[in-house]
Amino acid sequence: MSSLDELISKARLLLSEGHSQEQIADELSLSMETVTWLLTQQPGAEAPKDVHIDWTAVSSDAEMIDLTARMLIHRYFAAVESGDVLMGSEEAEFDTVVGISLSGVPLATLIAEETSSRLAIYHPAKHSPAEKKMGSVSGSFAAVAGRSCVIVDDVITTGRTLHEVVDYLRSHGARPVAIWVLFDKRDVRAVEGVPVFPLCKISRID
Ligand SMILES: O=P(O)(O)OC[C@H]1O[C@H](OP(=O)(O)OP(=O)(O)O)[C@H](O)[C@@H]1O
Repeated sequence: MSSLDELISKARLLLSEGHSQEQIADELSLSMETVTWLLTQQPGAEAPKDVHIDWTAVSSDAEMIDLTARMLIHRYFAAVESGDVLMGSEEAEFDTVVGISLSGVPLATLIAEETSSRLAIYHPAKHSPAEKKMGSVSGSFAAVAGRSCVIVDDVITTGRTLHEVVDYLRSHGARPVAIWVLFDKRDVRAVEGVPVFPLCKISRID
């Protein structure tokens, strides 16, 4: 089965399980336009320009997630030390790692351990079961008020989640220092002034 066929099957399965197209887009880290295309497959309709990232070969192996966490740490400090980003060493300091649920959490946990930082977990509004959807920091982990935070996630698709987290942190008395992601599909340099440090930037050249 080709990876496109696999994606179509996954999208159909999620739809049959009652997920909305927006939820399917989130789950598969694809645009809504791509999900509509996958589900409808209109004859002759051109596929939208999008890419699907499957990093389960890494994310299903704790040792490889740990190696990836180390790469994110190395990437950040190398960029700061080389002056590639305009951040003073004090400005770049952080004491709390905020993992975005769910996929950012294993990485954030390992990064917090390796950098001797506190671990906070952010639940995005879109995952909230409440009618009035709101994001929140889990009360079972570190609080963020007064803290300098690095935000960790796996992928940027639209960037909406990161805007939400940055707004949340600022409105709750925290200082978002930097955003670390594995894959950036949008070439986002900064989110509301917070610099983004992707391991991989994904762009189309056609
Ligand atoms: O840039 P955006 O368009 O906001 O999308 C990126 C977000 O979407 C994915 O999470 P998802 O909601 O699929 O949850 P998961 O982490 O549980 O897979 C991903 O892990 C990011 O958090």
